[in-house]
Amino acid sequence: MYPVMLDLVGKKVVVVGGGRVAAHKVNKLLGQNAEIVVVSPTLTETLHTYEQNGDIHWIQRSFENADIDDAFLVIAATDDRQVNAQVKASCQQHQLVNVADSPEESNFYNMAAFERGKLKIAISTEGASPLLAKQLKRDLNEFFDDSYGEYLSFLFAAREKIKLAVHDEQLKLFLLKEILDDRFRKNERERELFLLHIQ
Ligand SMILES: C[C@@]1(CC(=O)O)C2=NC(=C\c3[nH]c(c(CCC(=O)O)c3CC(=O)O)Cc3[nH]c(c(CC(=O)O)c3CCC(=O)O)/C=C3\N/C(=C\2)[C@@H](CCC(=O)O)[C@]3(C)CC(=O)O)/[C@H]1CCC(=O)O
Ligand SMILES: NC(=O)c1ccc[n+]([C@@H]2O[C@H](COP(=O)([O-])OP(=O)(O)OC[C@H]3O[C@@H](n4cnc5c(N)ncnc54)[C@H](O)[C@@H]3O)[C@@H](O)[C@H]2O)c1
Repeated sequence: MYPVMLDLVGKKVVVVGGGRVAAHKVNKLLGQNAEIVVVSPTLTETLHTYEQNGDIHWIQRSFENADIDDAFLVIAATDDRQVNAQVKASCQQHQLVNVADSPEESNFYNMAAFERGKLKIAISTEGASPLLAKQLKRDLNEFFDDSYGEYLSFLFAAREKIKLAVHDEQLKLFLLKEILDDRFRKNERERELFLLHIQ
């Protein structure tokens, strides 16, 4: 499978089902500025809170085929195999669909992911072992301490400056490699000095 990052801003995302798994998937979608619609006769307490906060729109009934019209991304997460299969069947080929109880019917999988600012680490075992993905996420979460958040902001700012100010291709590449030195991650003063010197 082919890993990508998706921009969901303003996109309609439909989650069918309002149970534990749906709540987990919705939780990970919050903050993407997508238009999240949950279709389900019932909601967990957490999903109710999201609904009260205006983070999701709740359609309080069983799934109907037209619910996924205009959806960019669809997640079928009911506890009913037939309903999940119906959700998949009602999707068009260009729609992204994840069926929680059927990797075979899904055209994308969710990844175990965490971030430090602009650094996003996402792990997939392609369904072989979601628990291993979870364990690796925890291990890497410890390895990448909080310093990476600010470091990534620095790398972004420095790269933008280098792209604007340095026209010699060799020097540009040298500087882009140089800022990967650990001293820039560990030392704010080094970062400030570097940014001051690139004009
Ligand atoms: C990344 C994560 C994202 C998320 O959902 O957020 C995710 N599953 C997570 C956890 C988790 N899932 C399950 C357990 C119970 C233990 C177990 O069964 O092993 C746990 C552990 C827990 O909950 O602690 C059960 C399960 N999962 C799938 C099936 C269906 C099947 O295998 O047939 C069943 C059986 C359902 C049943 O028994 O009926 C299928 C998928 N789950 C995936 C992703 C995709 C492949 C990911 C990969 O392999 O890398 C894929 C293919 C599709 C998808 O759902 O996208 C999250 C990672 C942890 C994290 O990030 O903390
Ligand atoms: N992919 C994953 O990561 C993963 C992990 C664990 C379990 N699962 C699978 O996910 C599924 C859901 O599990 P759960 O624990 O959330 O179940 P659950 O019982 O907590 O929730 C099921 C939800 O589906 C809703 N629902 C039932 N029929 C519906 C219909 N016709 N239309 C709309 N909504 C309907 C119910 O109202 C309820 O809100 C199960 O098939 C389970 O095997 C997937």
